[in-house]
Amino acid sequence: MDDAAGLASAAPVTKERYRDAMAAVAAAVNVVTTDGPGGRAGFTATAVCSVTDAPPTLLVCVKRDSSVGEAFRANGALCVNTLAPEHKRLSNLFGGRTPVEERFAAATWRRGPSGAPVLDGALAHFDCRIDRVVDVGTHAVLFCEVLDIGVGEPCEGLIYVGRRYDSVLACAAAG
Ligand SMILES: NC(=O)c1ccc[n+]([C@@H]2O[C@H](COP(=O)([O-])OP(=O)(O)OC[C@H]3O[C@@H](n4cnc5c(N)ncnc54)[C@H](O)[C@@H]3O)[C@@H](O)[C@H]2O)c1
Ligand SMILES: Cc1cc2c(cc1C)N(C[C@H](O)[C@H](O)[C@H](O)COP(=O)(O)O)c1[nH]c(=O)[nH]c(=O)c1N2
Repeated sequence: MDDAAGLASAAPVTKERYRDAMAAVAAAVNVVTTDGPGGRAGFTATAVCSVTDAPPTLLVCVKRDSSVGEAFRANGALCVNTLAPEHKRLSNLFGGRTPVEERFAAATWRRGPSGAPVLDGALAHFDCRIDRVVDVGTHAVLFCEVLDIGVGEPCEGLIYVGRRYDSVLACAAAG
């Protein structure tokens, strides 16, 4: 039966149905890092998206009640490290309840211009200044101006789809 607006009535969009549908959407896997006065922190994120290329801007969504959120706000800087298939274990470490030192001990890092850790061997990295934070429901959306970019050697990217990891060809054009 159609409602007054002419739209077919549908089952309510519950959190569970929303998550089930989102589970069907493939996403690149990133470890997002920060360092500075608020301390070193990092977490695994699939909620990362390019916003505009002028000025180069991306967004990252972070759960507001996560242990890491405050460090990002305090430091005002972050690096999005896009993972290759060999980083599956790293993704699980940064996505679980692992202490921060144990997360970082599992890989080699250097410091980007923003001060945030840059992952050796990442498919690509985007070093950023956090320009704006917008709270939406359970998450904070961090709008980030990209200060520095690196494109790595790996030609395959790590993706997360159907609640599991997979890999995809991802030879990025160096610029
Ligand atoms: N955006 C996010 O915060 C996000 C994204 C992916 C996974 N995760 C977390 O990783 C764990 C494993 O995830 P899963 O994919 O195996 O199973 P799941 O059923 O928890 O999630 C299915 C999909 O729903 C989306 N999603 C999950 N939690 C969300 C949240 N709090 N806010 C917005 N979107 C969300 C993601 O696209 C995810 O891949 C869960 O604890 C999940 O909360 C969080
Ligand atoms: C594949 C995958 C993808 C995501 C996540 C997990 C995994 C396994 N997590 C969850 C996030 O990484 C987790 O909560 C961190 O451990 C940070 O929180 P704590 O430090 O544990 O509180 C997550 N969290 C978030 O806020 N935004 C996101 O986009 C994602 N994406």
